[in-house]
Amino acid sequence: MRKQIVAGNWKMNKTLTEAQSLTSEIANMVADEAPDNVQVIIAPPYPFIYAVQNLIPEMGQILLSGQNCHSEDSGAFTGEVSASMLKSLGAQYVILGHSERREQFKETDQELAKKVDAALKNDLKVIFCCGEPLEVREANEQNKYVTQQLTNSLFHLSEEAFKNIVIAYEPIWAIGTGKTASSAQAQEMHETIREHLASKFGKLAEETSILYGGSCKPDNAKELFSQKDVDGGLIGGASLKSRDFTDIIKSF
Ligand SMILES: O=C[C@H](O)COP(=O)(O)O
Repeated sequence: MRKQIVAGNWKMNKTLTEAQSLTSEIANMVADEAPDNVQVIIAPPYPFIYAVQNLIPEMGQILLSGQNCHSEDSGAFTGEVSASMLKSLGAQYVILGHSERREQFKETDQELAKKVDAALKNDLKVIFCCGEPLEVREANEQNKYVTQQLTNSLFHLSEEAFKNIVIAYEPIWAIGTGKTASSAQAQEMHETIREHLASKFGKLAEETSILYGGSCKPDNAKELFSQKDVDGGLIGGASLKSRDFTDIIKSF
């Protein structure tokens, strides 16, 4: 049985006090309302990870994630944060390859492969993002584009290492735009991703959680999560409101 996951990517939002309030609200709502079988992950900005970890119950239904990490453990990389630092702050996951990192910070598939290795070496699980821009979708090249991203950054892993990977499919044209992929478009791509992963990792692909991201909200989450190969969501904007985020978690 695949793990159902709802992860909130807070991106560069909130002050410390706001982050603490949001975490407390989410912790209370999840304790009272969330189905036990859903793994909840929150990814606050780096400086808040340590400060919010005490607000999360120890049972582990809510885990913490970084939004990125460097590929080296330490060194002269001003402004960067390593996987070992995230681990020492209490994070269990890290998001890698988000389209905002790929586009704005020019992260390449090859660099991401190194970041994946650094994360796994430091016992972090990886939420690995993939997804196509609008022009690729319009040219109907999305399957080739996304599977190539996966091949380039993940296919060097051993089966043992790959068990620690969660995939997030995020059509770039749907991120923060209010446009959502239809549930049929999401299912089609998730199935393509699973088949591609199976070509390298065999049966493990059936165990891999594949999340959808891109304007996922309380009013469309149920329809998206009901698709056979959609195992949850990577939520941006709606994860900044405890009510919306919890309602998404309750959508399975
Ligand atoms: O990491 C989350 C995704 O970029 C989706 O963001 P969004 O829900 O604001 O569209």
